[in-house]
Amino acid sequence: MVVLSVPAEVTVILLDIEGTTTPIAFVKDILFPYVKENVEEYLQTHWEEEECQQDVRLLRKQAEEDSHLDGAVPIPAASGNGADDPQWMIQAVVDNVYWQMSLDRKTTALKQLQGHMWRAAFKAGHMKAEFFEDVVPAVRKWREAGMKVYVYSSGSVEAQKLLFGHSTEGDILELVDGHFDTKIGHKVESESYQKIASSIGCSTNNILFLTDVSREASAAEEAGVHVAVVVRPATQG
Ligand SMILES: CSCCC(=O)C(=O)COP(=O)(O)O
Ligand SMILES: [Mg+2]
Repeated sequence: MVVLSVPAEVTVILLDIEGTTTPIAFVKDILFPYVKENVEEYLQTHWEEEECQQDVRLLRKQAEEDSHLDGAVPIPAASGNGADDPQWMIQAVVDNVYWQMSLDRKTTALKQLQGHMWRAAFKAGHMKAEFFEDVVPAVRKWREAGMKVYVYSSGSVEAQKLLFGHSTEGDILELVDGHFDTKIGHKVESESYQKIASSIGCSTNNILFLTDVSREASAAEEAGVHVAVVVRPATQG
């Protein structure tokens, strides 16, 4: 067990999820395969719904931005070239999602669709999020010491709330003061941490960010945030 020393000026703990609060294996072996196995059926079932169409629009916009990338999979505009055929469009979206997931991309568009897909599985009780056993005790201690606890993950805010609300530790959502995702900026960009600080209403040096990814730690540090790089046992990955 490692004792984390928290600098005196820190009033906010900012937590990454995958590899920090939650085993990478849960994300890679349960959450992501669920999306790959169910994305086509999900699109077939929900295609006519506004939320699904919003997800498709965001994925299409992302696909346009990605068009210069090697192997990028386009999503045609909703008219012309046979694209009005839903089956043709659904296949393009499925192929795009598979391509993005093969690269473990953290785009807002992909994360939004994934979150919407996980919602049904969590709410039906088919999935429970795993948390490392030290997470809940540590969060409780920080809160008892008067600190605020926020989450910053590439997973959408909606998905984060699903994980904390449906976990092996029960519903632990009330332990979190707020959530940030890539809508505020990417985790490897230092401005994201400045924006988080101003959204919380504190200085960057009042925040301690815990993450397993050194590029994220460097970006946070560049913004003046305190960082702790979390190392989890390889078996819990
Ligand atoms: C609600 S987190 C689901 C996992 C996920 O989609 C992800 O990309 C994890 O990213 P993190 O920034 O938590 O490492
Ligand atoms: Mg992580």
